Amino acid sequence: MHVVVNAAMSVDGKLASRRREQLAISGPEDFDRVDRVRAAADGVMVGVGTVLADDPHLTLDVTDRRVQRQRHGRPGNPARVVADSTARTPLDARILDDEATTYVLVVESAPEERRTALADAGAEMVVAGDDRVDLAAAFDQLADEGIERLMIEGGGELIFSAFDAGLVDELSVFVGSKIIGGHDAPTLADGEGFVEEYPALTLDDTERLDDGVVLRYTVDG
Ligand SMILES: NC(=O)C1=CN([C@@H]2O[C@H](COP(=O)(O)OP(=O)(O)OC[C@H]3O[C@@H](n4cnc5c(N)ncnc54)[C@H](O)[C@@H]3O)[C@@H](O)[C@H]2O)C=CC1
Ligand SMILES: Nc1nc(O)c(N)c(N[C@@H]2O[C@H](COP(=O)(O)O)[C@@H](O)[C@H]2O)n1
Repeated sequence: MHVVVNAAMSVDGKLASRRREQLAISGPEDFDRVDRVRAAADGVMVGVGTVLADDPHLTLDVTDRRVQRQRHGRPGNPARVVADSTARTPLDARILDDEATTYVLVVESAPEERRTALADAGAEMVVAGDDRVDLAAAFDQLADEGIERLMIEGGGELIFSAFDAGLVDELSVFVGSKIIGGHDAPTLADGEGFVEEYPALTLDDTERLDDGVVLRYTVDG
């Protein structure tokens, strides 16, 4: 599976404020670009922290011709994927509507009644891991379902884990002209953080959009 991380951060590396509310760091040009990155993917993934904070929909503007071109004739939306160890996704979350298939990744010990409720709400349940979702094992199962290209949008806990597991092939980050600040504001890569060994990136391209810049990297082998 080919994994692309795309997110927007402030100049000081924050994905949102300490209140973790939906915050437009991207402008209209970058949101259009994000739609095209989604359209090129078979699946669009977030962590449950993002579902709880933002209630995202993770679908496409299918009226946009450039989005249609990226779909290469594949109808509809890419699948939606949420890393949700203990099945906390609310049953009225927008990602559970019928506009795309939604995979909820949980661990073995996730409460049975929550798993059943999410399955009844239309989610495809994927079980991988004991404590937190084992991303490598879950991605193998998603690949069996035809997801060959996965876009991860965030948040910082999930992005860190994906890098930590060595699963990321590409990173695009929009740097908006804002300072958000705060020890408790989520950053591009949270989790435990790396020590001694750090993922190496090669900067492939930069593009000025809105009031910011998109940085595109390949993750070195
Ligand atoms: N500016 C941007 O581009 C974006 C910003 N955000 C922001 O990020 C914030 C949410 O980020 P976080 O709190 O870091 O939550 P997150 O969205 O990264 O979800 C983390 C949660 O996912 C679950 N999880 C299951 N398996 C996991 C694994 N292997 N690794 C990591 N997590 C796993 C855990 O319950 C964990 O607490 C929100 O404020 C949201 O607005 C989110 C996406 C994009
Ligand atoms: N790329 C990007 N730029 C921003 O400025 C953002 N605030 C976000 N947030 C993420 O976008 C997703 C919302 O999806 P829908 O529009 O509801 O489909 C979700 O992942 C947010 O956290 N992204």
